[in-house]
Parts: sequence; C-alpha cells; structure tokens
Amino acid sequence: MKSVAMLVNLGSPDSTEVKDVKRYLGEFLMDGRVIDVPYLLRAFLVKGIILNTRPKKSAEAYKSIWWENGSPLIVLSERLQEKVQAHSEVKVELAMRYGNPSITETLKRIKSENPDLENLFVIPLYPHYAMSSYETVVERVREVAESEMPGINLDFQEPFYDDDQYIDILAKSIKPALETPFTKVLFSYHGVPERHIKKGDVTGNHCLKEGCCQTKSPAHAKCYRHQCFETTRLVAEKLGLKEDQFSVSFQSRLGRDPWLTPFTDATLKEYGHQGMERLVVVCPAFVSDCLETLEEIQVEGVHDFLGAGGKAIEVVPCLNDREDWSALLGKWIDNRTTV
Ligand SMILES: C=CC1=C(C)c2cc3[nH]c(cc4nc(cc5[nH]c(cc1n2)c(C)c5CCC(=O)O)C(CCC(=O)O)=C4C)c(C)c3C=C
Ligand SMILES: [Fe+2]
Ligand SMILES: [Fe+2]
Repeated sequence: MKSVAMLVNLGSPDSTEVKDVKRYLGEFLMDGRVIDVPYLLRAFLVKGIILNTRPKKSAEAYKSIWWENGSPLIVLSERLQEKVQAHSEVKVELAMRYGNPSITETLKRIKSENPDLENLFVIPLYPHYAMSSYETVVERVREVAESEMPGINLDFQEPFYDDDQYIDILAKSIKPALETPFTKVLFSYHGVPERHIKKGDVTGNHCLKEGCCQTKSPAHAKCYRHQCFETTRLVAEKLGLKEDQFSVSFQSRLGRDPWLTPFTDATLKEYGHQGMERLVVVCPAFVSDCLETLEEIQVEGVHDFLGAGGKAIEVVPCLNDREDWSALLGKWIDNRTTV
C-alpha cells in the first residue's frame, strides 16, 4: 500500500510581529478543543478579550527566544523531519496544527505529489493524550483529509507516553544532568484545565479523585494526568531515582478555571525558598524546545528558583533531533507503512 508519513507539531507564529502572533493565537485559541466553550462565548473571550492584550506580551516573549532562522519549535521540527527521513523508507512530511506549514497546505501537496497514495501515517508529536494537543491533531487531519484526499486510509500513532524505547531515550537524555550531584528532578508538564480531564473520562466517574491516576481504569487511555505520571514513574525507575528524588508539576496555565496542580512556577519558588542545592528540570510534554521551555522554564523558571534562594538549576533539553529519537520515529514509520 503506497504510504506517506506526516509528523504534526503544534506550530508557532510566522514571525515575532504582533500581527503574526495575533493571527496565530486567534487560530490556536478559537480551536474548540483548546477553549472548549460554545462558539459565541469563545469568540467573545478570544477576540473580545484575549487578543486585545496577549499578542503584544507573547510577541515580546517570542522575540526573546527567536532564532535567526525562525521559531525554535519550527526549526527543530524541520531538523527532526530531515533526520527521521534518513531513517525511513517512506516519504516523511511535516505539518503544524496552527500556523504554517498548515495541515491543509501539506495534505494538498502530498496528494498532488503522490496521485497513487493509499495510506497516510500521522504522528502527532505529543507523548500524552490531551484533547487540546493529540486529539485536535487527529480530528483536524480527519476533517481536512475528508475533503483533500477522500478514500485515503488514515493511520495514527498512539500516544507513546509509556513506550519502552521512548522512555529509554528520555532517560538517556536526562542522565548527563545527573552526573553532577543533584537534590531533585522536577518533571514539568504543560498543564490543562481539570475540566478537560473530566470530559475525557470514558467511565464518567473515575478521574480527579484521590489516587485515581494510580488505580487501573479504562479512563487512562485519555487521561493526560495519568499518562504524565506514568512517563515520570517509568523514567524515574529507569534512572534509579528514589521517591524523594523526583516530583511532578504543571506549567503554562491560562485563564481562571482550575488547571492541574501543583503549578511549576510555585514549585520552583518553593524549592528556591528551601535553598535547594541543585535542581534538574525536564519537560517531557514537549518533544521540541519551544516558547514554553526556552522562555517559561529556562528564563522565568530559572530566575524564580535562583531569586528565591535556590543554589543551582539545570534544564534538560527536549529530545529535539537526537539521533536515537529520530531513529525510533523512523522505525515506527517503517513498521506501519509500505513504500
Ligand atoms: C503538551 C502539549 C500542549 C498542551 C496540552 C497545550 C494545551 C494548552 N495550551 C494553551 C495555551 C497556549 N499554549 C501556548 C504555547 C504552547 N503550547 C504548547 C503545547 C501544548 N499546549 C507548545 C509546544 C507551545 C509553544 C509554541 C511555540 O511557538 O513555541 C500559547 C502561546 C504562547 C503564549 O501566548 O503563551 C498559548 C496561548 C491552552 C489554553 C491549552 C489547553 C487548554
Ligand atoms: Fe486520572
Ligand atoms: Fe499550550
């Protein structure tokens, strides 16, 4: 069956100009799986409130991390695509959920370059299931493919939060930071509103109760919190970390609804106040470094920790275009496709 593979990451603005950041945030936040309220209320919140103030502030943040050749997230995703291609027999394409290269533009090009295409294998570049990340990629690809490439078989890589080879690579990426004596490893994941976890609970009655994420349940197939805890547990086990040598927190919240806790910023300040000797931070929800790791953690987070009295902190880079990670993606592609 003639196949093409497509990696999909979140996306970034086209530039750090306020108008481009505004367009990008508009597309991102008008996604009903990100701000999950009825359309009219969402339009009021996003267009009437958020887009009046946030783009200017976000543009400043993007300026502080932007590279000569563009957004780190895009550049790193392109490098990853190139490396994965070197490990795969089938053509590997790249699209972004928001901004460019868009899913629509990419599927149109794939179709025109491969008139005999039968199968598209999609890898959302998220280890964990969240309606605002993994699920929105799957649904958007389905929607666009229905009009741009009807009849083509669609196959999606499942969230890989507990895949043994992925865990091994993540553990290897952290190991060098643990060669210097350390106090703790903080696993900081992107946050989501608690409501999203409850919405994804197929049992209707499992999530966000005492010990829920540690109690076996069919809800876990879509429980972002459980999957983050599992990645943490498996990596900690691989690295031989004791219970008091690691913890989990959630970063990047938006709005006033309850989001997953504990928050990363509060945790970093608390560790700083304790005068912690040496903290290692890793952000496994992101496979590519981006605004949320380079600015929120490496600049703001480090400043918060050291400012509160912490002694030393090291932030582990995301997997980015590591050779072992690129090879694993290439293997997943070749196992699921034929040229
Ligand atoms: C793990 C993946 C992500 C989830 C889940 C997620 C949920 C989520 N995000 C917002 C709001 C924003 N996120 C922003 C940036 C951003 N988010 C992710 C990943 C996930 N988001 C990444 C990789 C990035 C960085 C993009 C880049 O260009 O580098 C932003 C934009 C920046 C800003 O203005 O702060 C917003 C806004 C919500 C509301 C949400 C879940 C409901
Ligand atoms: Fe759970
Ligand atoms: Fe986000």
